[in-house]
Amino acid sequence: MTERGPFDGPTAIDLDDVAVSLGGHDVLDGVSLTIDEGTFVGLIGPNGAGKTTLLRTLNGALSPARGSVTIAGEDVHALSSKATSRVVATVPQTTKVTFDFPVREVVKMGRTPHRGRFDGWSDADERAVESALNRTSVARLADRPITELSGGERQRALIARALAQETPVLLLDEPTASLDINHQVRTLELVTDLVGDGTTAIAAIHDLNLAAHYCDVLVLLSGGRVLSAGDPATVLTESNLRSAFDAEAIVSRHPVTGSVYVTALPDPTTEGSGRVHVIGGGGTAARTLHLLSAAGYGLSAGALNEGDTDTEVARRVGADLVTVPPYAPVDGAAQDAVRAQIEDADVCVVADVEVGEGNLSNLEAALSADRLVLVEERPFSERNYAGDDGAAVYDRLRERGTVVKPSAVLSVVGELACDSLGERSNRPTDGSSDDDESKTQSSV
Ligand SMILES: Nc1ncnc2c1ncn2[C@@H]1O[C@H](COP(=O)(O)OP(=O)(O)OP(=O)(O)O)[C@@H](O)[C@H]1O
Repeated sequence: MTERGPFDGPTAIDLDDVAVSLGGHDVLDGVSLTIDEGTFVGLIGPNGAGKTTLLRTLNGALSPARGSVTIAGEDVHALSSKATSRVVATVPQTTKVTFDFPVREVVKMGRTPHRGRFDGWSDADERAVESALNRTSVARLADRPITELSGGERQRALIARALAQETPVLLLDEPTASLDINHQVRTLELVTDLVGDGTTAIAAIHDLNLAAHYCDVLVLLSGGRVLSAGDPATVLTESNLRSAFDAEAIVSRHPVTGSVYVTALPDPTTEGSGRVHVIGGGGTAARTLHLLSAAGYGLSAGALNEGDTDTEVARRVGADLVTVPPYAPVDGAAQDAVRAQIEDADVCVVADVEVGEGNLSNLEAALSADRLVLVEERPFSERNYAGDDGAAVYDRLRERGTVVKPSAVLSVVGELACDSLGERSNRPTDGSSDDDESKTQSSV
């Protein structure tokens, strides 16, 4: 799906310059989209952007003040509601129900558009209902009144009703909102399967990372207009997120799934001045680099491998960088350069890194430099060490520096900067002294 985009395959849905007004307000304006058959579209955007309104316009519940909506070649707003229900099924945002029918009866309602007034219950109806109950894992709840189910179970029952409708187009308004993580994934996998079979699915999804992982294309709505439409990498850019959500975020790739991955950043609470050197790798320093940069600190980073996520982030925030080729260890020259950068900084932050061969010389440089060192550690984080040397260097670093939670690093840098900038040291250089200063290790 794209805004009048060049997609192959038959068009399932066409919106042409759609405008919708509610209560005298223009809620959607100038929405033009072409959605191909068998596409999983994620509707994203801030609260009030118009996602629900767009879904309700697509299923014919709302009529546009201007423009048209065509599904499978038919103008939705010219069809009877029964005819529309044979083409579009909707899973609503609110799962509140006022009737206390058993789940199976609710799911059976999905067959109504396919049945004439005097038609009996057919084998096809039965198969559709059983399949929908099974695919949404609500078969075991089939005889319970829907009002007695939890919010998540009820949501799955309503998804089952929509599946039983067997329509070529499926609209879902926040389908994962009340679901636990297991059922979130199962529901989106199910939608993906349906899409694989040719269904066109459009889902309003608040979780940008779930949307990026599962949807073929995303449509970003902001203020009732399409701000961006296309594949997740095109739509989920830092600048689009800033425009639509007024939020600072890092956009990277998830290390395991490879999907576009958004990390929202809090507003910087400190006004930084001074310089910070950051040791990271594998994306462990991305958040800290962004936060420190947004707070106004001068940054250096490294040594990092070219191609590493942290290298990209460090470049983006304008940090001075020492890099080595991909997968190469940090050689003597790079270690000297890192040492010089640390000496040039007021504080050195060691991200929650693996203490592997690649990072050992960076940590040694931090250990030997005459600078404040903050060691980021998540509570209960487990670390792999490159042999006994790695463990020993890391232990000395923890002892020599200050251990902080990653979430606290910005405020601690701020405090240290206020207290200590200019003093340029809280530690002896060899980390071996046992005077009071050497016991500054603390947890924040
Ligand atoms: N019946 C109505 N009368 C007047 N304004 C309405 C009506 N329904 C919705 N709106 C307004 O339309 C805008 C879009 O609402 P909509 O529910 O489509 O947004 P949304 O993107 O789905 O939001 P959310 O993420 O919070 O669910 C909002 O500003 C909302 O207040």
